[in-house]
Amino acid sequence: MDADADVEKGHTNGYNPSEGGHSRPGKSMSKALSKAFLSAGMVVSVKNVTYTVINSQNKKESISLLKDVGGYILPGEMTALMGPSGSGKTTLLDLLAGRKTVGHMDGQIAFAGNKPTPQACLYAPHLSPAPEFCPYATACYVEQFDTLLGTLTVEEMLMYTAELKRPISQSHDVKKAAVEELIDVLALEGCRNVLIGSALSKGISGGQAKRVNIGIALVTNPRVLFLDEPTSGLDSYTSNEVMTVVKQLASHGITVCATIHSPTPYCFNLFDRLMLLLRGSVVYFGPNGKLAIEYFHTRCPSIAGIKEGENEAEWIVDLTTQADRQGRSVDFAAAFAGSELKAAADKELEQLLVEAEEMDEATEKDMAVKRETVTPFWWALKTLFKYRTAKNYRSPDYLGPRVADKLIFSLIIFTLYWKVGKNMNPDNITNIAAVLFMWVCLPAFGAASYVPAIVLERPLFVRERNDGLYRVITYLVAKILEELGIALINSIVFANLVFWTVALKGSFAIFWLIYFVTLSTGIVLAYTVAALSPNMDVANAALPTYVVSLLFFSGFLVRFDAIPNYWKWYSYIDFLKYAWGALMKNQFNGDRNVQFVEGTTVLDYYGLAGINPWVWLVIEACFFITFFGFAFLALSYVRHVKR
Ligand SMILES: Nc1ncnc2c1ncn2[C@@H]1O[C@H](COP(=O)(O)OP(=O)(O)OP(=O)(O)O)[C@@H](O)[C@H]1O
Repeated sequence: MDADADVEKGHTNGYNPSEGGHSRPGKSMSKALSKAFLSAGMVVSVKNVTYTVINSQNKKESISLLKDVGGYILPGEMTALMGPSGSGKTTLLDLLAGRKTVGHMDGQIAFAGNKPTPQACLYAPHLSPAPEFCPYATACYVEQFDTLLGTLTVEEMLMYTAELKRPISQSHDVKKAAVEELIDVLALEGCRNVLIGSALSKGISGGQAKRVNIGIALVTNPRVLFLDEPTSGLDSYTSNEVMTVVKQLASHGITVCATIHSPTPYCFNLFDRLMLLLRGSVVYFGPNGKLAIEYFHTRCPSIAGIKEGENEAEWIVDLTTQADRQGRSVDFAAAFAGSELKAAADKELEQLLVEAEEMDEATEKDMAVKRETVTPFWWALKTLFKYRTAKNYRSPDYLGPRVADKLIFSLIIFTLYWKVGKNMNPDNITNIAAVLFMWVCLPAFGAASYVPAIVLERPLFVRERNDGLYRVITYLVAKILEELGIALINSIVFANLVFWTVALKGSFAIFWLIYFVTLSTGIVLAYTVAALSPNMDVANAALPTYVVSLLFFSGFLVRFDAIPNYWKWYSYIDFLKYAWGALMKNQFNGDRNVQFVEGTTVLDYYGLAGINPWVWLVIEACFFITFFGFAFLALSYVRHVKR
């Protein structure tokens, strides 16, 4: 449903385009927020913040992206972070939200006068007993790019987040009521049952996606809301609509801070306070509106004044950009540093820091939280299954690549090697050994189909981790169990298809289990490679390279005895060697260990006479555990998203 349809239904959130571009929307808001969203905001203060990183153009030197930044964000107000592109807006917002993963910060950032722990800032605290709708989270961050689950509907996405971000002590009905209210407040009623979709399958519109993102942040009723470019990619009508909702939240007491690029005049006028950055320095911090325009008129007489009807936001950004191009950014920063406005702001900041030291009990609790997530492991696992696995299992896009390759190769094997296992003549032994070899190679190669599940989902995973929805181990266990469920059914069906039609010998249980364990090892191997690779290109190159290297040392292409001593170690850590070896022993054990070449039996020839297939099955299972551990470590510690 588009914005027009929302309007038809009366979901305008108070934004009325006929009011013109410059009106302040406060009085025009028709939809009042219920108590559920009446969260008391908190003061966010920034004192002498300098942020330094290693210069990406010259690794030997460091560069300051923010210089001596100071200011405050007040509850009940909407503060804009503005400035030309590259001026440091997102950097400052990331620092405020505790989302910087690199660099060094000097100075002080405080929430209600206190230095936040990362958990206090980003993860929801658990208040017990849980009030009807309490401030579970201190601060929430709405990212510029939408990181939503395309397979869920709008309502499911909000409910999924509510189940993971709100305490389990809270009943389903309470969570549902909160989601209902969000749908109402954010004017999402018309698209509540529409799939979110993805770049390839169109779902909700950009404006609706932005509102869902805001909804996700609001699910826990945060006290501070950070938004990075909340209007980017939206048309002016939708921008105004989205920002009106945000303004409404601020009017009810939440602390709101947003970076904003080219706001419409209407949006710009919604902001109460403005911080303007230029090359990492503050060139204006104070009330938005007339005072800001006057400041620049008096400080920069050489710059053409604002014309009647000109977009104020554009005028301010243009004049600072122009000043920067003329090499005058330092002068602008110095002018502000020496201004009365700055002196007043500093005084106010000191006052706020002193006042805020006396924290109320609720704030103290919020800030003291040490836990990473609100819900326990089992609950998060259950929720991931309920919303994500259930959808995936019904999706042809998900199931197709996981079933099709196994089906195709099984059909090829059973038609190509029909009843081959019956013929134990020496000249047929290689055919049997080859079919067993292919049987273990294919699931290893098929692992490639599991890579996108990690690489393409990375932005969502990072956002959900930052939001404290689950732990890495929960995510990994959920994903692997989801894959193993399909692998189990696949392995039973296709092992039966191949074993009996090819007329293989020995234990079917070993034949099937080896296939299942190889398939499972391939999955965790793919997850490890995906978690280590920065993108799909690297993962697509790395995985086949590794798997092909395993083929050489599996014992079929080159017998173990013939492998040079300096390469034998690799054979020991080749899980395909154990898989194929166990299948060979299973096939040719006992009186089936017929004469082969050079006067030896098959198993002697391949050096497999003395092995126990069950033991090798267990060894192969150890590779599954090892790769699982690697995948966990890689997902936990390898950061491809650096901020
Ligand atoms: N490691 C680094 N080395 C050198 N410069 C860096 C490094 N990291 C970031 N920068 C620079 O820091 C500046 C601030 O980036 P930031 O994303 O905060 O800007 P912004 O004001 O949000 O820009 P935009 O409006 O375009 O999003 C940019 O000019 C960027 O190129």
